[in-house]
Amino acid sequence: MNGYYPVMLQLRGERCVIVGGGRIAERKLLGLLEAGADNVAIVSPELTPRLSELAAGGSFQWVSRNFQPLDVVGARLLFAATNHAELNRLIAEEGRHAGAWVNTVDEERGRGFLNPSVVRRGDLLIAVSASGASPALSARLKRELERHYGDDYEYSVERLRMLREHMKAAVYEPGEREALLRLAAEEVPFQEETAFDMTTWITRLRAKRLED
Ligand SMILES: C[C@@]1(CC(=O)O)C2=NC(=C\c3[nH]c(c(CCC(=O)O)c3CC(=O)O)Cc3[nH]c(c(CC(=O)O)c3CCC(=O)O)/C=C3\N/C(=C\2)[C@@H](CCC(=O)O)[C@]3(C)CC(=O)O)/[C@H]1CCC(=O)O
Ligand SMILES: NC(=O)c1ccc[n+]([C@@H]2O[C@H](COP(=O)([O-])OP(=O)(O)OC[C@H]3O[C@@H](n4cnc5c(N)ncnc54)[C@H](O)[C@@H]3O)[C@@H](O)[C@H]2O)c1
Repeated sequence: MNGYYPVMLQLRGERCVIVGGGRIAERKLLGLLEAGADNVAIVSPELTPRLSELAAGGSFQWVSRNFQPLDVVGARLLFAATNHAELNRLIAEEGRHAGAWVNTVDEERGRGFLNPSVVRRGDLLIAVSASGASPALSARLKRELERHYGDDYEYSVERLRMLREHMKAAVYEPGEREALLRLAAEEVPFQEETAFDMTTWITRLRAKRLED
């Protein structure tokens, strides 16, 4: 047992605080924005050029000074991402007391959460983690997965969702819907130019089911 539990969090409206404005803070911020986080603050006297640009564009709130304990108030996710290990430990401690989930960028075994490497293809999200044993391996496996699961998966998953919604609204004999949806998942990936008519697709899946 590696001691970690994976979840998918919805961050819209949730307060996320990053302490530190360097290279690692930038990576964490970009990950949050990609996930739709819209209530992010960065506490740091300095920012990378990219973070400065994003701050100017209103992507997050910049608290332009050194960390103060009050910064953790109301945070659901907190990132201790400065370049001072002792300070990161203190930030993490403050965060835990305030009830936040804490990520400490220089200490994998602290209580809290880790960030996995992520491949996004629309609604498909593939996350890889080595639980802190080797972030380099996670990043390598991500690159391999990116090559294997190309952009056609975004389109494919969109189609699978449409099929599923369509089938949920219609009446099927017990077990049939599940069986057809499993068969449809086997057909992925679809070429983007493939035109789908739900009725034709379902007829084809039914025929396939009978063959199996
Ligand atoms: C996956 C990814 C996600 C992200 O950051 O968003 C991520 N690190 C990434 C890359 C990366 N990080 C490091 C290298 C250099 C090679 C190496 O060390 O292996 C590379 C490789 C590279 O840059 O290619 C150095 C490093 N990382 C940590 C420490 C501190 C320590 O271990 O104590 C040190 C040493 C610092 C030092 O020496 O000073 C700690 C953590 N890094 C984690 C996540 C968590 C564990 C996740 C897991 O094991 O899967 C954890 C525990 C906490 C956290 O940060 O959440 C992101 C991939 C981005 C992508 O997808 O491309
Ligand atoms: N998790 C990972 O994947 C990973 C990878 C490499 C390094 N690291 C670790 O992450 C740490 C940060 O790396 P970096 O490259 O972003 O460093 P960096 O030097 O680029 O940035 C550090 C940031 O912390 C800010 N800071 C310093 N004191 C502060 C304070 N009192 N209050 C608020 N902000 C303060 C600085 O202004 C700067 O913006 C490294 O020291 C290293 O231990 C983690």
